[in-house]
Amino acid sequence: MGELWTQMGSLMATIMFVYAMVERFFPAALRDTLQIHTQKVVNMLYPYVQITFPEFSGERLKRSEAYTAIQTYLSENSSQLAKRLKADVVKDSQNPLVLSMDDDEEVTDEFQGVKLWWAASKTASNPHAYSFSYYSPPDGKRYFKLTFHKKHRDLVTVSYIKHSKWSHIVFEHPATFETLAMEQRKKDEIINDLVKFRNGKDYYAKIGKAWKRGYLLYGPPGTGKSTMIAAMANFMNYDVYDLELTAVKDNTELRKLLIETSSKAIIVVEDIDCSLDLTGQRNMKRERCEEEEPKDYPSKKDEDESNNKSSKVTLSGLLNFIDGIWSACGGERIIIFTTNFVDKLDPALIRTGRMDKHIELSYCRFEAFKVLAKNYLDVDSHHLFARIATLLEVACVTPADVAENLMPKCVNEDVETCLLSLIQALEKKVAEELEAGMDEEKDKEEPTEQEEKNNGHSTVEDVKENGFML
Ligand SMILES: Nc1ncnc2c1ncn2[C@@H]1O[C@H](COP(=O)(O)OP(=O)(O)OP(=O)(O)O)[C@@H](O)[C@H]1O
Ligand SMILES: [Mg+2]
Repeated sequence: MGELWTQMGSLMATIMFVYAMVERFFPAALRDTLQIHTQKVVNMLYPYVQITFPEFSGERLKRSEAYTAIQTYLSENSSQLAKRLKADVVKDSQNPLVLSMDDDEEVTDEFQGVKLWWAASKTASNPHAYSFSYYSPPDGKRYFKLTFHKKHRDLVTVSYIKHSKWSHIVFEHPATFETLAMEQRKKDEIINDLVKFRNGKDYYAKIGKAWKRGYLLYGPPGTGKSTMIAAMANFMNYDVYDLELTAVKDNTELRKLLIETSSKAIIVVEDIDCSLDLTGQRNMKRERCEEEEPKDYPSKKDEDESNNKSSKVTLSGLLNFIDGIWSACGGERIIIFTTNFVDKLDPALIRTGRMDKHIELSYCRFEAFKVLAKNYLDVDSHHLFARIATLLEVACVTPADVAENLMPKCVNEDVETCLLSLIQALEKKVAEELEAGMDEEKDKEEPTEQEEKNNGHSTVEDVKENGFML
């Protein structure tokens, strides 16, 4: 009997051991295989596509920008449709209570007749998972899930994800204030202005003004307006929002877009005079802008035409955008307008307080040339500089023109050859200007025609006289 019990005992132990081994290894492996095959079958039969946007992503588990953008986008829809909402208090905001979808809530959205489902969810909590993470809360990972029929995959991934919100690309323009061809005095003035703005939170609060600053950059094409915006953005390290007004449907859409900007934002409207009917003279302006454009750019013109037809952003809408309460919603906002025709803008748009600082970008003078020579040829001085300095006193050439001539055309082109090619171009330009001046003398009876020809571009005299405007 005793022997039987011993055998039973060892049999039981063996069974327990085998069971433990099976339990430990096989079920997991089997479950995985089973899961993979089940998923395959489901994928074949399930006609929907799901995209997940986790709140925290990347190696350092930073808060995902896509998640934030979706949250903002859905907060409008969801606060009307979802039954369970979550209220968040946003510090420094005019409207401190923000409603968003609660976890496990689902809302339906429609885009171009296609139905889509958004769900806010959370993975099961794991109290230990993030105990060392600064970024993520310990109560599970939140995410949004977008579900739609697979036949609409292209529409959703190409158009819907982008619609009514900013498309996001990494800003990688290499321009800095150091490489910007401009007088050092002007550069320092702009840098100081930016620094004062960046550190001015308390000051703006004290004087009761929204923390924002408007810059108007004006000057002929190729003088570095866009380059300066890039330098400003790199210096401030803010997000840059390039606002193409002609593509914005109306003032409401403009407002929506601005609400979606981040709290450290540079909002850029390039060629403001060509964008919209801001003064009630759209046709006149647009004709002029079109004249400026080379004849071989029909596509841009056509595009503007069709966009303009549908765009109903008005001057007052734009002024509201500058002054509006959105800009006071806790954050530093810089608004930059650029134009080639500053005189033609509506005074209401550029009055002090809206566009706080007017910066003229003008033709290339010797100091600016030296920056370009350093950038392009890595030289600080050269015996040909004296000749170039004299020519730049009289020639109306933009930094873009100078840069083009300084760029070596082939690998074995040396500094001297590049500088000589610039001198040649400058001499040609001066000769042309002299010739044009003589023609002007002849046509003195028709001064208005010449004014039209200049069309807001500074002449050599203008630039010398006005220089940098505050
Ligand atoms: N001040 C500058 N400093 C350095 N590079 C410049 C400067 N101005 C122009 N450039 C060079 O010329 C090119 C054109 O300049 P940019 O696009 O900034 O001109 P813009 O004033 O914005 O012209 P547009 O009015 O046509 O938009 C730039 O890519 C840059 O290489
Ligand atoms: Mg530009």
